[in-house]
Amino acid sequence: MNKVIISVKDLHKQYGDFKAVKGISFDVMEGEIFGLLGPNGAGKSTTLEIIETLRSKTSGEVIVNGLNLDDAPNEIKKIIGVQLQTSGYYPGLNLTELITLFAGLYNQDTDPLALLDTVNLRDKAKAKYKELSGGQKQRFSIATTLINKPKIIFLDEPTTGLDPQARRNLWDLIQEIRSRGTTVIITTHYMDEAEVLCDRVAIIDSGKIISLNTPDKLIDELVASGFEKPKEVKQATLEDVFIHLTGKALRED
Ligand SMILES: Nc1ncnc2c1ncn2[C@@H]1O[C@H](COP(=O)(O)OP(=O)(O)OP(=O)(O)O)[C@@H](O)[C@H]1O
Repeated sequence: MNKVIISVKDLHKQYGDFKAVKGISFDVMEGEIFGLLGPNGAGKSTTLEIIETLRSKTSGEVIVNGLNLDDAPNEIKKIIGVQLQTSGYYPGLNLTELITLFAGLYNQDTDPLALLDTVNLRDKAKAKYKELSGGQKQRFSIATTLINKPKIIFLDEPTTGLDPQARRNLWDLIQEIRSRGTTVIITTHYMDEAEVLCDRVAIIDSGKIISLNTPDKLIDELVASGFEKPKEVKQATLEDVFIHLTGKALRED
């Protein structure tokens, strides 16, 4: 994991007079799960969408797998997979038909059932997207990002609104995708999720990166600065109780 696959240098984005991204620089290494964290409006989606070639930048340099965004946006599109926050799919088609449709658009020879297997949705092959639960919808939309066998996938808040079982199930899926060599960039508001999943995180606030490191190092730095939790940490959380009582298995089926 030592080759830089995404390099962002001094990225700026201005909407009219408003500066949403103010000189962001970071590298993502091949094969890592990299997290962009930050409060609402910090500039995470803007940054991601610029790298995804979906939004123009005001200035700065973005290189993806050796390709400069200014020169080769269409080449970049071919090697990335993008999960959008709200996905719309043709309502009348079932999952197999949707995958066949996307595969045709990407000019890929894809086995829909094998792909549905990777996201644990084979038994929903004949179901329509609107008939899926929240977790199943997220898994399906991640499956669609994999159709063009991308080197990098971008996941924008993939577990928002899911129950604890579905979130953990999605964490396993994301780790599995990474273990096959795919680089993953993820935004999330859940710090427990970032701590479990991400090799490194960048914390963005008001359009600037204010910290970037592994979750462990960031925690160590805070502790070394004299930070102490106001009360004793409990041995378990309410979420641990919930999972202990209801199990890890998905409940959505
Ligand atoms: N098309 C646009 N025109 C004007 N301002 C915009 C536009 N898109 C985003 N912004 C502003 O830029 C800032 C950054 O937005 P962005 O969506 O990148 O934040 P974010 O960190 O992804 O937030 P969230 O966590 O809420 O998704 C916000 O203040 C937002 O209102």
